[in-house]
Amino acid sequence: MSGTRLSGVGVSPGRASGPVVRVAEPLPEPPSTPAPADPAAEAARIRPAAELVAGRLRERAAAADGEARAVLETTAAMAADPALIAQAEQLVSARSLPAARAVHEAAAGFATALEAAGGYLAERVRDVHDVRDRLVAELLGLTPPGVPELTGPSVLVARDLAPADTAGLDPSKVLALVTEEGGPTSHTAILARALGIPAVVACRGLLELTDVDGLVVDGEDGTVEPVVGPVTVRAASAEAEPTWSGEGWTTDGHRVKLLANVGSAEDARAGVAAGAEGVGLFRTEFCYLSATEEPSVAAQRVAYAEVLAPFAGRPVVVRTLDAGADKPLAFLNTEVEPNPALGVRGLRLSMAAAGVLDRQLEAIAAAAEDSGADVSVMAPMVATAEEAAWFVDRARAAGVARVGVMVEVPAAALSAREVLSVVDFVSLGTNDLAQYVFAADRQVGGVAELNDPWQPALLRLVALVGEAATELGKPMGVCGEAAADPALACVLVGLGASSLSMNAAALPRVGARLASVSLDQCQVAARTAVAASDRVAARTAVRAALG
Ligand SMILES: C=C(OP(=O)(O)O)C(=O)O
Ligand SMILES: [Mg+2]
Repeated sequence: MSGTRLSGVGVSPGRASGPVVRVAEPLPEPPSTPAPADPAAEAARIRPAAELVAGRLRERAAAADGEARAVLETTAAMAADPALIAQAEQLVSARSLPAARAVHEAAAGFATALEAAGGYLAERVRDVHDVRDRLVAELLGLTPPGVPELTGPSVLVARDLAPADTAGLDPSKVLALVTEEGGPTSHTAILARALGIPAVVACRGLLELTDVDGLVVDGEDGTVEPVVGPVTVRAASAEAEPTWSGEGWTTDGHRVKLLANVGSAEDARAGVAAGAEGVGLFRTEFCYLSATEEPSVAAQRVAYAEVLAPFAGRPVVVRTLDAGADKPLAFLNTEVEPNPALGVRGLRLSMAAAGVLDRQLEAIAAAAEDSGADVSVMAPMVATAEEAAWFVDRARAAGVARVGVMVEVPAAALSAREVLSVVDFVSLGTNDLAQYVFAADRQVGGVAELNDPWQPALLRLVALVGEAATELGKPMGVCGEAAADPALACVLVGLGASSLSMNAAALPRVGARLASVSLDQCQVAARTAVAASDRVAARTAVRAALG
């Protein structure tokens, strides 16, 4: 039986159905009151809870293999750690704390000690927090936060997911992903697309669906149908891909390079398999979402070379760390800011910690040599020509020949001529450009419509950059999610884009669409979209212009 259909924003195509598994919300910090009536009895609750949690983790370890098994075994040992239990028990007796609060505080002490020890031990802080949350949840009778272990193919339902959680999803178990929050260009959406998991974000009313057994999810049109009773388990079938030659051309021979966005060696291999001509955006921060310390130059060199190797002899644009906002890196984003998207992030962080940038550039240059890829670098979150020039100097000093910047802050688009005159190329980040021009957080479902890349105001800014790039004879690429929409890709070409970079799965459809239109049609479509009164009118008019 199916219930009322919900609508959200489809961000990763495919239709799938299956039983629902909910991602529990983060636990609130346990309160230190009321004091237990019987502290001895309260303290005695801790050991059995720890044993239960450790036992569950050991069971999971036994069923896993490889690295997952080792991680689970270590976490199980940590949950049963006599020192942690003894310290928590002592806090209950000495300070009359409730058991959950005592565990919270004892774990905090352990985490601080590990952090101070640095190195490998500091990397265990995350595990201490994981164990702490499991113990606290057990003591409070709540579900532990985060993605639960999946025993079979499931549809995951969450308020939102952190990029690190999404990156860790197993596409063979996760049939689809639906979130109440999140925008179409949030990094969770981007990662879901890269993993090929159908996904819908900004799905209002999702968390109120408490009595459903399953969901039918359409990641293309953004609909979610609740199912009560037996649920058919169906994975998204691979759609028949349109034919595409593997190179970007319009019908009248205008060349547009079609490139892949990557964040890992796996993405790079998928890009090559899909026919990418190179990489237009390598998000290096995706390699370090879980790192607690700055990786050494040697480690970065190996990690980057692995991603570059599949593209030996082909162009790859490596973006330096874009840390901050929804992609915080523990070793860089140490300040708490009221508005992280508007704070010291991206290049601003590199300017504040130039040593980190210099070491990264050294590793990138070395990885370029190791892999044989034709590497350029670019900086994220550039606002002024002065910042762009600062970055160019640093990159050239590290031996990188071709240096560009992303245009994803409206100020940079409005200063396109000045910016372009100091760099070799620009790449448009339409995701952030939309977020900043509409003052609409890309992670917030309630403003998802403003982050629609079909918004004419966004396209007008793209047009400004396109005009400057044509005038100065410098390439303008697009690596935001706008490039992955086949009709919008034609508009971007009409606005002057000489390359388009997207998730690997989008390449054949974009390549085939581009091969069905002339440059003239793209330019007419571009003028139509820029002049449209709103995003819906822009889509309709462009569809008509492209035929
Ligand atoms: C490509 C972009 O960068 P990211 O999505 O990583 O912020 C963008 O902002 O459009
Ligand atoms: Mg960006």
